Amino acid sequence: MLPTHCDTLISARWIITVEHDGEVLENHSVAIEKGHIVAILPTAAAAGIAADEHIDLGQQVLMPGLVNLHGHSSMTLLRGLADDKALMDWLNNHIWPAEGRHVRDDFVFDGSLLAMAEMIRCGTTTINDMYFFHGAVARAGLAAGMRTFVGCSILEFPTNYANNADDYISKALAERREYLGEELVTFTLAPHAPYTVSDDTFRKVVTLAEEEDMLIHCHIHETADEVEGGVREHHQRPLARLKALGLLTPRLIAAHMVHLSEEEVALAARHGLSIAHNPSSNMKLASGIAPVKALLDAGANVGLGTDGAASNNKLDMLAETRLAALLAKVGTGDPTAVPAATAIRMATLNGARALGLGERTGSVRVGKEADLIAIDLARVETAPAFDPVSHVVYAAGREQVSHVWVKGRPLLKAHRLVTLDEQDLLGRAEDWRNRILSH
Ligand SMILES: CSC[C@H]1O[C@@H](n2cnc3c(O)ncnc32)[C@H](O)[C@@H]1O
Ligand SMILES: [Zn+2]
Repeated sequence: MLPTHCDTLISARWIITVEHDGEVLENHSVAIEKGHIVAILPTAAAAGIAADEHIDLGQQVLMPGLVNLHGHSSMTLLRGLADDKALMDWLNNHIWPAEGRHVRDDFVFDGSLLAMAEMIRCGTTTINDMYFFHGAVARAGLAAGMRTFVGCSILEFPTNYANNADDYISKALAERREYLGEELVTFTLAPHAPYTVSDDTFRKVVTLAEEEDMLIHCHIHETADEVEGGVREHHQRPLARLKALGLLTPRLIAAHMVHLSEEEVALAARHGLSIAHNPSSNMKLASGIAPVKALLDAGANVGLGTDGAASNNKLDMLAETRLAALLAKVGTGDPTAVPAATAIRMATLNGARALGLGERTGSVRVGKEADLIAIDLARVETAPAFDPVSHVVYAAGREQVSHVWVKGRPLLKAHRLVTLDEQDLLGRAEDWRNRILSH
């Protein structure tokens, strides 16, 4: 039955629902009540619903919010400090020393706020983060109003945050306790990578994830060097080692997964893990081209991520969606690989599924929470619009994202940030520039 009243009614020329294999509804409206989608109906029939607020989007697309399945938000403050390097040179000689000089709670809070402003402006509603000083990431997520998955990094070596693996874990659990009641904040366990985490620690992570019902987020098979180094040190490829340690389950979000054999593609699908594909970061660090088409064909769940702003250097999920479609074609020599509708599904529903949100968000469906975005196609860059799915992936830019809602709450309205103050953020960024340069 149709509701007679709702909090917000949104009417749009097109709705990309990400349901029913690429469904696009024309001239439809979505009714939202208490953060949930309560009706989707032709706009001509929506006049019977009294709404506290009616937003007529005109020639715009309404679609699910984008899910950034792999990021290090506060690395915005290190953007542009070390470009054009391979991963281990970048980490060992540039990023880890810079993190050692600067990463504290206030760095992570300010950097995360800056990242969230950028992400909201490109239509991102959920971030799956992985960094240090988790309370700061959680506070930034709450201030921004984004769904925030706070990945608690675990490494064997000391950083400004913790001294050893046990210390990372106990600090993370203590910080997590403070946010257990927050609906939009979820803590995950984030062992950094097979080359920085021991067998013993991986075993502890698996046990803890089951006991506490937590997701695991880890960089895996990012470079050929990582795989070769793993074979030298452990006499098996990292993925085989992680399998033996019990990590390959649907709890695992494996970031990158660039260098995979056919057997490893099948293994990933069989064990139900999710993959966070980061096309820009993989290209910029020359890590390689992930076998995304093979993973999808095998039935694996593949979402998209930006990685950090120091290796991308944009937090632009629309750009990642376009690049995922293009790179799959280059990698396979097959122009039908990752068509536009698949790329949108990866950026939305697949990311939501990876995070255990597949029944709550990730598509426009009655009963789901209203994590939605609007993209304005009435621009010279995207006119005429024959197929909104094509335009969103191949032609639209992030500046065309006009509105963003998380659970029905507006975070971006007519291109303006609602929850965050742009001038304040620019001031914080300038302060950090001065501090970083003075070292
Ligand atoms: C444990 S998460 C934080 C840790 O990871 C570093 N990092 C950022 N991007 C990457 C990447 O692509 N591969 C491996 N490690 C990365 C970041 O600088 C932090 O130290
Ligand atoms: Zn990363």
